[in-house]
Amino acid sequence: MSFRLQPPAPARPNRCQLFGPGSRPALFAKMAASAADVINIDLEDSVAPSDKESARANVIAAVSDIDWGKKTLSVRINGLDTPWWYRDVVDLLEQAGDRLDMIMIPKVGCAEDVYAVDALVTAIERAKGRKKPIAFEVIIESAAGIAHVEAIAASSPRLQAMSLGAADFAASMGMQTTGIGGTQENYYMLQNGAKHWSDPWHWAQAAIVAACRTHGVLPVDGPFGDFSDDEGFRAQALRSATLGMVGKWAIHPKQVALANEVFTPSDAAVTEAREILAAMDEAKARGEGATVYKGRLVDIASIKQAEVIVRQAELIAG
Ligand SMILES: CCC(=O)SCCNC(=O)CCNC(=O)[C@H](O)C(C)(C)COP(=O)(O)OP(=O)(O)OC[C@H]1O[C@@H](n2cnc3c(N)ncnc32)[C@H](O)[C@@H]1OP(=O)(O)O
Ligand SMILES: O=CC(=O)O
Ligand SMILES: [Mg+2]
Repeated sequence: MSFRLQPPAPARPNRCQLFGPGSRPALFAKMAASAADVINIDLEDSVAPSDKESARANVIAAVSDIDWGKKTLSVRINGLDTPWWYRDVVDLLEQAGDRLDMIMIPKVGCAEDVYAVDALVTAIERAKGRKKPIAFEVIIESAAGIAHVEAIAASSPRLQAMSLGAADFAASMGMQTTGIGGTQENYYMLQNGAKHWSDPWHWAQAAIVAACRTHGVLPVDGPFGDFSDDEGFRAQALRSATLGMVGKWAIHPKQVALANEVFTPSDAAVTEAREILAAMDEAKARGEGATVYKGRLVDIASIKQAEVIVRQAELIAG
């Protein structure tokens, strides 16, 4: 056990991040009216190269013009391998109002990528006297990103969240699929002639969760492309929640309720967690570190497990 305490992740709800292209301003008010905790307006891959400048202008206006309520408002800038990213940062920081909470940096491959954006953001904030520091979120969506995931998680005090981007990740890894997240037809084990499907995203998700939890960053599952497949989305999200992720992207409004449902602890789970805490209080009063709850062992580690669920429920309840 390290003597260093695990830092807490930012205490804000992040069950669903709803995306919409910066080139479709007609969607912005609908996004603001949604039940997503986080709004991500995109300047990157959902915006055609010919629309990059106009999308940027749309987004800058929308930051102040739209009532975003209590949502966390984030803009995904273009990647550091493009000619657009620096102008995204400069114009957003110089021209968008203080309502902007976060910048999402895509295709981060090493900690220095975050350092570069941090240096630029810090200089502009000082020059312009911006009062509210901009937070960062990053996407792990390349072989380099997953190879350097722990250093990236530690890269900046601005960093609040880290997502797995299944589409670009699959491309970068050379995976033989055009599916975005979820079950992959050819990824199965064979036993006595029966196929048992495995989860090809599992190891990357687990690496992201470990890096995030080490450095106090929120781990988030990225897109699920087939928005006609509610059960596929739910299954993917349930696996992510079980692994420790706090939320998932929605690339269509119909995915928002699904993500909120999965990443909100159920009443039954909260009740059980509170009962475990009560059972452990009674055990401690008897001078015991372990006891039996519903026929199973609970001990001091169970307190921490139960607290995860109760804390998450309290955070969401506000
Ligand atoms: C995969 C890798 C990534 O990087 S994912 C992140 C980047 N991608 C994105 O941001 C894409 C986000 N989604 C979209 O652009 C659209 O939802 C796509 C998938 C193109 C579908 O659009 P469309 O054909 O208009 O959908 P629809 O007719 O089923 O819409 C039904 C009603 O919902 C609205 N809607 C649509 N998308 C959004 C959205 N993102 N946010 C909020 N509202 C949305 C539509 O306008 C439509 O509304 P209404 O019922 O007509 O009032
Ligand atoms: O940006 C997201 C992805 O899946 O790629
Ligand atoms: Mg991507």
